[in-house]
Order: sequence, then C-alpha cells, then structure tokens
Amino acid sequence: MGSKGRTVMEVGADGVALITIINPPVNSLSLDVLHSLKESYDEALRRNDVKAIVVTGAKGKFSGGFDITAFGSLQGGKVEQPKPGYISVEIVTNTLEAAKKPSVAAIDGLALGGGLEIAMACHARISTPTAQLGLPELQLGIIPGFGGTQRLPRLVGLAKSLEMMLTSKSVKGQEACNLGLVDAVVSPNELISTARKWALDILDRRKPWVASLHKNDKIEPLGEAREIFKFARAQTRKQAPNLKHPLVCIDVVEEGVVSGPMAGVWKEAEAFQGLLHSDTCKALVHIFFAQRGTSKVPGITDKGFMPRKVTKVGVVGGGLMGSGIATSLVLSNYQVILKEVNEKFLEAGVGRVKANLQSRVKKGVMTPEKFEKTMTLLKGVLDYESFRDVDMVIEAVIEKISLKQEIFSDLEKYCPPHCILATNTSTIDLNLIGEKTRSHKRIIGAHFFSPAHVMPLLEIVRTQHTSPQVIVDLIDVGKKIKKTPVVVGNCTGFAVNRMFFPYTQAGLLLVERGTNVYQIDKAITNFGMPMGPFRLVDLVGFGVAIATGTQFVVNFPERTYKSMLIPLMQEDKRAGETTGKGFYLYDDNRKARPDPELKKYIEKARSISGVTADPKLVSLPEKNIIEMIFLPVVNEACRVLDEGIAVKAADLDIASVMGMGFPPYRGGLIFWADSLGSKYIYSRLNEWSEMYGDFFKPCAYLAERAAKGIPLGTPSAQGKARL
Ligand SMILES: C[C@H](O)CC(=O)SCCNC(=O)CCNC(=O)[C@H](O)C(C)(C)COP(=O)(O)OP(=O)(O)OC[C@H]1O[C@@H](n2cnc3c(N)ncnc32)[C@H](O)[C@@H]1OP(=O)(O)O
Repeated sequence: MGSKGRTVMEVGADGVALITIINPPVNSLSLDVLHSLKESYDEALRRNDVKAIVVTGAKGKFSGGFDITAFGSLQGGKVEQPKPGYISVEIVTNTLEAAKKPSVAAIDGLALGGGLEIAMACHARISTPTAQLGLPELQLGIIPGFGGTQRLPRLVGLAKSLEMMLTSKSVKGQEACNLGLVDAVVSPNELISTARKWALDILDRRKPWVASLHKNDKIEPLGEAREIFKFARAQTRKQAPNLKHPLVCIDVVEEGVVSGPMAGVWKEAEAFQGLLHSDTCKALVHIFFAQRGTSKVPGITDKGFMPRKVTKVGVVGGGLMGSGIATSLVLSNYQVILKEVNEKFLEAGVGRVKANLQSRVKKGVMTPEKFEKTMTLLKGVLDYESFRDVDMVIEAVIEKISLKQEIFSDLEKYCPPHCILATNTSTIDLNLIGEKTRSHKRIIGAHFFSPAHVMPLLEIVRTQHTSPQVIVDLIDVGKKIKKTPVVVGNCTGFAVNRMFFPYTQAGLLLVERGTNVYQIDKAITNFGMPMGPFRLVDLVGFGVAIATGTQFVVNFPERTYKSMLIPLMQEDKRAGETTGKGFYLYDDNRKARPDPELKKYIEKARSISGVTADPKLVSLPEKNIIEMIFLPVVNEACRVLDEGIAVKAADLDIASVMGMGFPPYRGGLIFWADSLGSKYIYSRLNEWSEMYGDFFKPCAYLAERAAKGIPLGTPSAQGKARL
C-alpha cells in the first residue's frame, strides 16, 4: 500500500513550527499521518530554531479523526497493528503532551474523534466559530482511543463529556469555548497567527501551559462523579439495551477518575483494541460507508453529469406527505409553491408546514426570526399559473391513478421543459402515471417516508426512460434537504415497501397459527426494531395496510399470505391508532396496551384461513420469532437484488435502516443476513415452506447463493440490472 497522508512542517522566523496534517478529503489520521506527526514533533523538539509548535489541518479542516478506511485491514489483520498504547501513550501523551516546547492546536472545520484527541493533547486550542469539535467514535461501535475518554472530562467536566461521547454530538467553536474545550475563538484568517502568538505566550508564561490529562479542576468530586456514572449507565441501558460499547466507555472514563488518568489511558487502549474487532464495530463501519455509497450509482453518477440548479419547487397536494415534503424543502432554502384544490385544503396544508416549523422553534432548534424568514419561502396556490418557472415538481396526492395521470398532463402543459416531474407515489407504476404525457425522460419517483420532514430516507425511483441527468438532479436535491437518497428501479412497492411487505405478512401467518401478537412485537423490538409488525400496522392505519396488501396480492399472488385478520378488525371499526384501537388499545396519550378482545378476531380469521394453532408456534422461542419474521423479508430483498431493482446490497442495508428502523448496529438487513449465512437461511425457509406453504419458499437467488456458499451481499458475477 502506498503512503496515505502525511504532515508537513514549516518553521517561521518567529521560531514557531507549523505542522499541517494533509490527507484529503478530511485529513483523517492514517497510521502514516500519525507516524509523520511524531516525526515532525521529534524534529521540532530537536531543532534549536524551533521554540514552539502549532498543529493544524490543510484546507480549513483540522482532522476528521482516525482513518475509517483502515478499520477493515486492521480488523482483518492485513496490516500490522501498532502495539496497544503506542499511539495514545507513545505519540499523543509522551511526545505531544509531554513535549518540552509548547504546542497549540489551530482548529478550523472538523476536529472529530482522533482529530480532537490530538488537539486536546496540545497545550491550548484556538478555533474558528464554525469549527465542529466532538468525539463521535461510539457511532462506529468503538470508544475514543487516543486518550479522549480521559482528556475530554478533564477539560469540560464529566457530565458534559459523557453526554458528548454517548450522543456522538459535536459542538461548535463558541460553545466549545464556553465549555473550556477551546481557549479562544477567532476568525479563519486570524487563526494561525493567533495560535502562533499563543504558543509563544505559553513559552514566556504569559499564558498557562496546560497538560489536559493532569487538569483536575473540572472533574466533579468523587461522590458526585459516582452519581453521574450511575445515571449515565441507567440511561444507556434504557436507550441502547443491545449495545455494550457505551457501557465500556463509561467504565473507561470511571477508571481514570478512580485510579488516575494514566490508568485510564491504558484501560482505554485495551478496550479500544477489543471493540475494534467487535461485530458491532464492523456493522457500524459498514453502515458508514454504505450510506456514503448510495449516491454512487454505476452508469449514472460516473458519467460526468453535473446537477442542475434547482431554485423553485412545486408541490402538488398539501396533505400529510405534501406538507412534510414542503417543510423539508423550505428548511433547506428552496422556494416552494404548494398547490391544493380549494381554499380549505390549502389553508390546512400551509398550516401543517407552519406547525412543523413552529415545533422546531418550540424545541429551540429554530429562532423566531428564522421561522418568519422560512415561511416567506412558501407560497400557497390553487392553480398551476405559478408553475411556469419551477425547476421541479413533486406530486403528493392520494394514490389514484386517474388523478395522477390528469395532474401529470397538466404539469406537462404548465411547467417549463427543463422541469423535473417527480411523484411521491409509494405503489403505483411510474409508467402508468406518465402514460398520458410525452415527458417520460423527466418523470421520476421521489418516495418520501412519513413524516417526510423527519425520516432520513429518500427512495429515488427511475424507470427505463428516466434520464441520468434527472436522477443526478434529484440525488443532489435529496442531499441538500439532508436525506440519504437511494436509487432504485420501478416495481410494486419499490425497494423498501416491497422487501418489508413480508414483515407484517409473516406476523399474520404466525398469529393465525397460534403465536401471540404481543410476544411477536416484543421479540422484534428486543431485536432492535423501533416497533414490531403489529404496532406498525396500527400506526400506519388499516386502510393503508389493506390498500398496499391488495397491490401485493395482485402482483405476487403465489407468495402473499392471505389473512382476513386486518379486514375483520377494520369492519368492526378498529383501524389502528387513529381510531383508538387496532391490535392494541390506545389511551389519550397514544400509549398502547394489549387487548384481550383480540382473540375473537384471531379465531375468526383462523377459521376463514382453515388453519389451527400449531403447538410449536404457540410457544415459539424469541430467536425463532425473529427468524420467521425476518427471513421472509431477506428472501424478498434477494428478489429485489436479483431483479436489479436495487443496484447493490449495501443500498438495501441503508434502505432498511433509514426507511424501517432496522438496527444499524446489525449492519442493515443483508449484512445481518450474511452473519447467519446463505446456507442457513435457505434451509430454514425451505423447511418452513414445506410446513406452512409458499409464503416461505426461498427464491432462486437465495438457492443459488446457498448452493455455492456465497454471501447474499456479494455482487453478482455479471450485473443483472434490468434497467
Ligand atoms: C482512535 C480514535 O478515537 C478513533 C476515531 O477517530 S474514529 C473516527 C472518528 N471520526 C468520525 O467518526 C467522523 C466520521 N466522518 C463524518 O462524520 C463525516 O464524514 C464528516 C463530518 C467528517 C464530513 O461529512 P461530509 O462533509 O458530509 O462528507 P462525507 O461525505 O461524510 O465525507 C467525505 C468523504 O470523507 C470520507 N471520510 C470522512 N471521515 C473519514 C474518516 N475519519 N476516515 C476516512 N475517511 C473519512 C468519507 O468516507 C467520504 O468519502 P467519499 O467522498 O469517498 O465518499
């Protein structure tokens, strides 16, 4: 492997050595950078013309932390691992912090993870107001490993440091200064000169020479500290019951408080090594790269198309989805024309956008001035006259083909020829929607998830006609409104709804054969989903569930489990959370509790299906519940891959995490499935299909992978994209 990153050192006439970290795009700390940093320091300490040191990062970024691309080879033993403590003790503590010449970190842009840890080992820190400082390591399944668990508490106190590490949230320059994490905030063009002067001031004792690791004034007294640890552990157990590394982080911080900072640094080094090889870390690192990989679409984004500028967007329909989409857009400074059919609906739609924004003001994440300014970006209309200069339209009306066809004909008449015509349909074939137009090239799906201004996923649906330029444009808008765009092909349910359709179906099959509704939901939430299939149907509403179900019965009759349970309940005016009862009963605070009455509907549905309770399924262990619910989901995901609806398995991992709340620490659906193995999954599904029918029948892709022993996520030898 060639050299990955370096530092350069320049010694000024003032006697200050400026060490710059260079490793684009984020100046991450590869082993090469760290070795080079040590060499630069050694040289600076040796040279008589150097009095003090300033450390900074090239091109306005201090450092984005340890090089995440190196995790894989470290985990796989492909590169020699530095011995434990080499970086945190030898380099960071003994070379940087213990240096006989003072050093100051000059921070602009990012100082995250290892980046901030290097900065904290300097004797002072100067930052710009926009710099972002934080220790987000827990998001990757590890803990800070270059002394961060010890130095951050000593700079900002235990309570704040634990909060920063456990939530992985960074702070900006001014807040960092108020907390004591940085010593001064200056503008970018004064950054280096201020840092140089500061370093010389330390040398001359005009400013304090502080070794963060031995600072004692910010750490709370032991009694208080114990309370803080107790509280943090309780919170962590509650919020992330399946995760060990946050508790390890708390243990390591505590070790430093109880046994002294060097004991803490050593414990940190040991724990870091262990966690680096954990399944959680591997899964979360996979998610990190998979998320950044979704906007790299072979044959589309590698063809040199530049996204066109989109300024004004028309949104047709101000219902729940339309108003959520409009909210997302205005929040990112797009001008929005919201169209409704009459005054009453328009007022309601605009009102919903307003309420979405106001709730941000209430939470303190938006100022009242910004609220007023954002609202001016929204204009409500009743006709298409103002659509004459829009760059993009997103249609978000009810799922009725004839209505959508009519709207698209109108859009073709009013919108300029360059305008992108997007639909937010979640089920209808895009070719049908555009059937009455001659605009197939610019028709695309922009499938948002409810609530649209909150959920992070945007499914971008292309047909065989959609032009690459339009796809590139929508990916760009998606990123600007802070969504993760996943590009998929056109089919019933697209990627997310299609692969998760069997989620509810499997639940219904099990319940008709005797498994308890609430035990299923509990097993699935214990697995890490935000809610089980039945709580989810209640939330979505039975109307929508039946409508989507019908689509699947029509399109995939051979593998759709036909249960009457939901329609029977709906007949009795139990249609989910909005009606106060569904599979659960809801109180005024929307809190769900089990309903013993459910039995009678289940019995009725069972007799219609002609099945009886199966003793094995009545007392199904949690592990089996999880597999019987998720392996059919995996099976459908395999079909989605095989048909080329999704470009790559990692896209489905992201779609499952961001669209359905699949636990990211399991790496997403396919990554998790591969931890079980294609052979195992195939044999389980096969066994169940013999016992319970074709709903479980493993698809050809799965059969082939199992026979050859190939993981499900490995790309096919020859790409089988159908587009
Ligand atoms: C021992 C230590 O304690 C351990 C550590 O330091 S672990 C690392 C801690 N650091 C982090 O977790 C930061 C991770 N990175 C991020 O959160 C974000 O990338 C960021 C805030 C730095 C930048 O975000 P943004 O501007 O949206 O750009 P983003 O697309 O995410 O990243 C740009 C590129 O940098 C890469 N990158 C970002 N951080 C990286 C890192 N630490 N190592 C290697 N590559 C990194 C991304 O993969 C991406 O590459 P690509 O262009 O080839 O896809």
